[in-house]
Amino acid sequence: MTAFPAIEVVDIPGKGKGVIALEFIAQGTRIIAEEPTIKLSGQTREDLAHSVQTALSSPSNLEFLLSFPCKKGEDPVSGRFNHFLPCASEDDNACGLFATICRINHTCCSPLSGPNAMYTWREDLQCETLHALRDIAPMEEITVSYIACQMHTDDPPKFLRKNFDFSCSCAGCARPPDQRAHSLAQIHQYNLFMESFPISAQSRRNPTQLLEQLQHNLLAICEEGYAIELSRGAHCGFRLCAMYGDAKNAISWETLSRDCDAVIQGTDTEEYRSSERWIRDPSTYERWNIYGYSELAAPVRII
Ligand SMILES: C[S@@+](CC[C@H](N)C(=O)[O-])C[C@H]1O[C@@H](n2cnc3c(N)ncnc32)[C@H](O)[C@@H]1O
Repeated sequence: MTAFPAIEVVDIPGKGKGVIALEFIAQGTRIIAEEPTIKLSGQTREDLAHSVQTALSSPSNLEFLLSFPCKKGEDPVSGRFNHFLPCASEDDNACGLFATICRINHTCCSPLSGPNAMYTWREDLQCETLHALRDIAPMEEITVSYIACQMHTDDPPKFLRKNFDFSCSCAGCARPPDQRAHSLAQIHQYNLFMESFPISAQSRRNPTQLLEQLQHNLLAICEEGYAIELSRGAHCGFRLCAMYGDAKNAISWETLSRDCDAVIQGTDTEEYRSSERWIRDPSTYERWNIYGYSELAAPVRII
């Protein structure tokens, strides 16, 4: 069994509790894989309410929940539900409160600052995993972003006050409002582009131009601090090149996607295995060469 690096839950001035690294952690390391201490689930409101009642009938669970900060003026139980993380595939409302992972504080993704870790629910392992996005020094605080790129539709200071009841003091939030508005517009544009990508790819209108737009949007989103989007974004480049039978460039795009995915999720995922297969032989992609051969382009240096 792999040993995880040493980390500790400690008091962090101005943030309540938080998590620090006790040793050097290299980029891409799995820092922890954790099962929820409290898991709530239910397809309906009634089922969910019943699940809450059952879980909190255990004094240790109740004590654990009450050890988290409560939103000002809210009910002592539901005012702490914002700390639960989704922990099931899309069709389920399940969420969990994790002993260590839910103690991790937030840093915004921005051009000036960013979190050093990211968590992901692994349905196959029934665990939340946490990976180092970059090297982490001993005694450095481990942080994640509570705002996924697709959820980044509001100015972060406003979002964090509303949903998590704190004023973020990261370098990104300290920027003047016009700079934050510019970032918001860039992120909005990227999200729109990614939403429309499948339709745009099917339209078969000028794939070279579509790939250039993808490249442009990926550069912009990396500048906004969301380099983790390369996993999803570079895979779009692969799909487009593969649909036009361009093996060389398809492999370049998928290699970028795979390498980013390995950092944020590890190499033991189905996504990683599929990437490896496509890199070995892009013609195994189900939509390989459906539009006939056209030479497209490789990603230019993004990070
Ligand atoms: C998931 S919990 C993290 C653990 C929490 N600090 C604790 O004491 O248990 C989220 C809460 O931590 C605090 N928090 C997280 N990130 C913060 C930050 N960057 N600055 C100040 N408070 C933060 C806020 O109270 C937020 O609602």
